[in-house]
Amino acid sequence: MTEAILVAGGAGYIGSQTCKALAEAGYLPVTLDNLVTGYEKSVRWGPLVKTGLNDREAITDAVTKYGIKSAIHFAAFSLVGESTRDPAKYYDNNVGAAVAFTQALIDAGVENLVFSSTAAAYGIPAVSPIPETAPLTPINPYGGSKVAFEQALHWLSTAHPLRYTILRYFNAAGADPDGEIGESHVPETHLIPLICQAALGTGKPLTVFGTDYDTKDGSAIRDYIHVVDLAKAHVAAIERLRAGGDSQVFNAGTGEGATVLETLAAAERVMGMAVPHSLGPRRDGDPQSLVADVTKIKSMLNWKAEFSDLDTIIKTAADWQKNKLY
Ligand SMILES: NC(=O)c1ccc[n+]([C@@H]2O[C@H](COP(=O)([O-])OP(=O)(O)OC[C@H]3O[C@@H](n4cnc5c(N)ncnc54)[C@H](O)[C@@H]3O)[C@@H](O)[C@H]2O)c1
Ligand SMILES: O=c1ccn([C@@H]2O[C@H](COP(=O)(O)OP(=O)(O)O[C@H]3O[C@H](CO)[C@@H](O)[C@H](O)[C@H]3O)[C@@H](O)[C@H]2O)c(=O)[nH]1
Repeated sequence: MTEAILVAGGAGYIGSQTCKALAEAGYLPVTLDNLVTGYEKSVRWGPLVKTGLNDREAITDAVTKYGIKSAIHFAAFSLVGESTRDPAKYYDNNVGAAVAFTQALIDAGVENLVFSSTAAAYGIPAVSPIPETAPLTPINPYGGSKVAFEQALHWLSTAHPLRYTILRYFNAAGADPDGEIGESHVPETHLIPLICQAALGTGKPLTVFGTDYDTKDGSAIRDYIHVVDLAKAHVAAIERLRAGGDSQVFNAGTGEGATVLETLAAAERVMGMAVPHSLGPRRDGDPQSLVADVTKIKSMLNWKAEFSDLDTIIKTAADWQKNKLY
């Protein structure tokens, strides 16, 4: 019988791509999502349980009905700016509801959990590339809420028979190469969709946030990972836990950084279009550089990025922006 995996936040950008990857790997993804930022249309590879992380009864029912032993937790708020204005909203959902969800899973007999953390956990890192052992010093409530739940997971797993994998994502980007699903955040704050929208005229001209960083062209460096590669990292993490693997933390990135101006130039080349833009001041709280040390994930999850070159990321993101289904 097909094994079911519970995917909280499976109607979102990264969650839906992971549901597709799970289905391709022979699992049944069961999405639990209240659609607060997700899309019903993106739930295509298994059933949707339309409810929130706090709905203990629905979680217990789903675990029993589908015989679930493993879950992935994507469901969270993730706007850094909003988190600084309304920290309680972030701690309520990303910590409070997440702990309630995890306790409901534990009580229902779920043994394996994969959690979406973030490079924002490292704050302004002192070293680059950043190893998983770097200090966790978040500089905004969003990052703070992710670190708080990482710690909660540790204590929950010492008290109960739960093993977990934390994936600290760097910058997820790109879209499904088949065009079935993609990134539709409202508001959109991420660089690559904004670049595509600026080029296509469906969004405003881009402002490059900061040209006085200590980098080769003065703009900030990020490690962009294609969402398909990220989805496959989740499947690998689930399989390692199912095989009895212990609780671990992995960076999910490529180990390569690109500046904002390099990303913009790549988009102009790949799309064959100009990207209308202006140069502006730094955005508050932006680190100069976030690049993952990926030694650990490559060796322990036997995973490597395959679609994460900038050209493939931009091409799939641009195709989605031209033919969005939601
Ligand atoms: N996009 C990135 O670059 C990035 C980077 C690092 C970490 N992350 C993390 O990855 C995860 C997924 O990010 P995304 O970009 O796919 O976001 P998203 O907003 O597209 O997806 C989140 C999903 O969770 C659901 N959700 C939120 N709160 C819920 C609740 N209480 N109950 C049920 N469902 C709820 C939303 O409806 C949505 O479908 C998040 O935890 C985010 O913090 C994202
Ligand atoms: O209009 C824009 C938007 C972004 N940027 C720059 O582009 C880079 C990437 O920005 P963005 O796409 O907003 O991603 P990050 O701020 O790096 O944050 C993302 O990546 C983090 C992990 O690295 C996650 O924790 C966050 O959830 C996710 O939003 C940064 O240097 C920004 O300053 C611009 O210059 N102009």
